[in-house]
Amino acid sequence: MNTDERIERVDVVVVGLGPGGEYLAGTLAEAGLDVVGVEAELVGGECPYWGCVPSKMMVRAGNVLAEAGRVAALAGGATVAADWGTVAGRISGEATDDWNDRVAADRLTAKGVRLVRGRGRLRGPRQVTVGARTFAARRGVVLATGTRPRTPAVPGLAGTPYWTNRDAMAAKELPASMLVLGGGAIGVELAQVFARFSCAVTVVEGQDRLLSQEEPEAGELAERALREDGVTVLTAARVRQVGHDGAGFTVALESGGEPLRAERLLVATGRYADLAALGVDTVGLDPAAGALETDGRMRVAEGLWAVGDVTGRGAFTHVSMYQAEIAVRDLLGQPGPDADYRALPRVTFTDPEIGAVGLTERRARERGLRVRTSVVPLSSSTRGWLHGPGGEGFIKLVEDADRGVLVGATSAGPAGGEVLYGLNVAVHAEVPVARLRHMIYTYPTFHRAVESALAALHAGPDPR
Ligand SMILES: Cc1cc2nc3c(=O)[nH]c(=O)nc-3n(C[C@H](O)[C@H](O)[C@H](O)COP(=O)(O)OP(=O)(O)OC[C@H]3O[C@@H](n4cnc5c(N)ncnc54)[C@H](O)[C@@H]3O)c2cc1C
Ligand SMILES: NC(=O)c1ccc[n+]([C@@H]2O[C@H](COP(=O)([O-])OP(=O)(O)OC[C@H]3O[C@@H](n4cnc5c(N)ncnc54)[C@H](O)[C@@H]3O)[C@@H](O)[C@H]2O)c1
Repeated sequence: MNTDERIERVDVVVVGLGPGGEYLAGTLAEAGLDVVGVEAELVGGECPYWGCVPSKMMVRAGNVLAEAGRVAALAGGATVAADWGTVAGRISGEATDDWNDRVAADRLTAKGVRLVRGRGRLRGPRQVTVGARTFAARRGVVLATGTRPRTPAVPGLAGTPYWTNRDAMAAKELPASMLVLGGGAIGVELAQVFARFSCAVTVVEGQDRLLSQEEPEAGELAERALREDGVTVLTAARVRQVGHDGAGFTVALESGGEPLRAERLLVATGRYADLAALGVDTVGLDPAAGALETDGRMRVAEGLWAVGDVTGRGAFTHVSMYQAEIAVRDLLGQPGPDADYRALPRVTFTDPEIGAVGLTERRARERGLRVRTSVVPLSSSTRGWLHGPGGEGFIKLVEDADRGVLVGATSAGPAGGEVLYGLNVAVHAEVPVARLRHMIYTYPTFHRAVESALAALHAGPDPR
């Protein structure tokens, strides 16, 4: 048989069916294209099975416990018996269908997508192999393959039964003690939840603060909140050696002292895209690059698009979906704006929540902007004060003083992620600060603190 005869011709091949790929494949199929969707694991990807959804179910459970703990100060008394089994049951039953993607797969194929189970790999321009099958895509190939946990090169770590986010999300029981390597989004969210369920947690972060990509005030607040929940936080801490003796882990730090000990070790030190496994070299791209660089329409090369974590523009479900929408338009030849990341929002779902959009003060200065900033605590607002325990937070604004618009903001507090919305609009639409200052802000909301922060912007020192 001629090799060419085995090639299956389609309009589009989507490799990876996480939030971005699933949306994109389904939308293109509904538009009438012949679409093959390739998935190596579960249709839906990391977010619904091992990421956002189960972790936010955990966060919700931890927050309820914390609120119950605040009853004494506000409303009398409450007796609570925390039970991880309830959380684990909700995750396996309601969220993940016991890590079964039948419903998601059926939903996708009902839209007309041909689902091919297996690991896809590029085989030159517009071609993808999956096992023994080869697909040739007339319009092109979309890579939406996400990322995997990055394991740091710490002596002794490889070969130990350390946890990644996947083990944590599937945990039917919590260990009595846990070391968390990495104080980024995963590390702080899970450390707080586990501590609230009586696990003795220590976070080991290499940088000098938690959430090091965000404003320093955000890291300081996260650290205070974690400590209040009983978490031990070690920053600027370098791990020299990891050991496991069958029963538990030891972690020796470069700074010396007794090794840290715990039943479990969670590695949450960032993620990477495995471009070599995708065969990007067959289309002339560098497999060692950390991410696939795209243009504003999500094109990587002729006949090749990429969306989601693999593009390195922010590992968030909303970025993946946003990019997927743009790629859909481009593949269908429809007009619309290019990708614009100026107002990229993100929320770390600790209690208090830490929302941020656009540039931090440091990044704005690195870009050479003349910057004006202000920070106001939520406690200075009526709502922050009357909320009482659990009401800590702040608003920080970063203004491009020459243009008189916000280029970044942080909103931390009990509803920090929701308050962020208004700031997101302001940064995205470049609403002049002068107009924002003369808006009416509802009393007594948390977001009224934005009004105070705007007033403080111009009361402070001259921009520099
Ligand atoms: C613990 C945790 C909590 C998170 N919380 C949040 C949150 O609250 N909010 C938020 O916005 N984001 C959150 N994220 C990030 C979010 O999960 C990701 O940004 C999102 O899932 C990325 O979507 P994606 O479309 O890039 O693909 P992914 O969800 O990464 O899925 C990619 C898919 O491609 C498949 N695949 C990979 N290679 C191949 C191949 N060669 N062939 C076939 N299939 C392949 C994989 O099996 C996977 O199903 C969290 C992540 C984690 C780990
Ligand atoms: N709420 C959310 O939106 C949410 C929640 C969880 C995860 N996520 C996404 O998932 C991605 C991955 O999360 P993550 O927490 O693994 O990564 P991250 O990049 O957010 O944080 C990793 C942290 O580990 C630290 N680190 C790296 N190597 C280390 C070492 N050897 N020792 C000690 N510390 C070390 C880094 O300094 C960093 O603070 C995030 O970037 C985020 O985009 C989002």
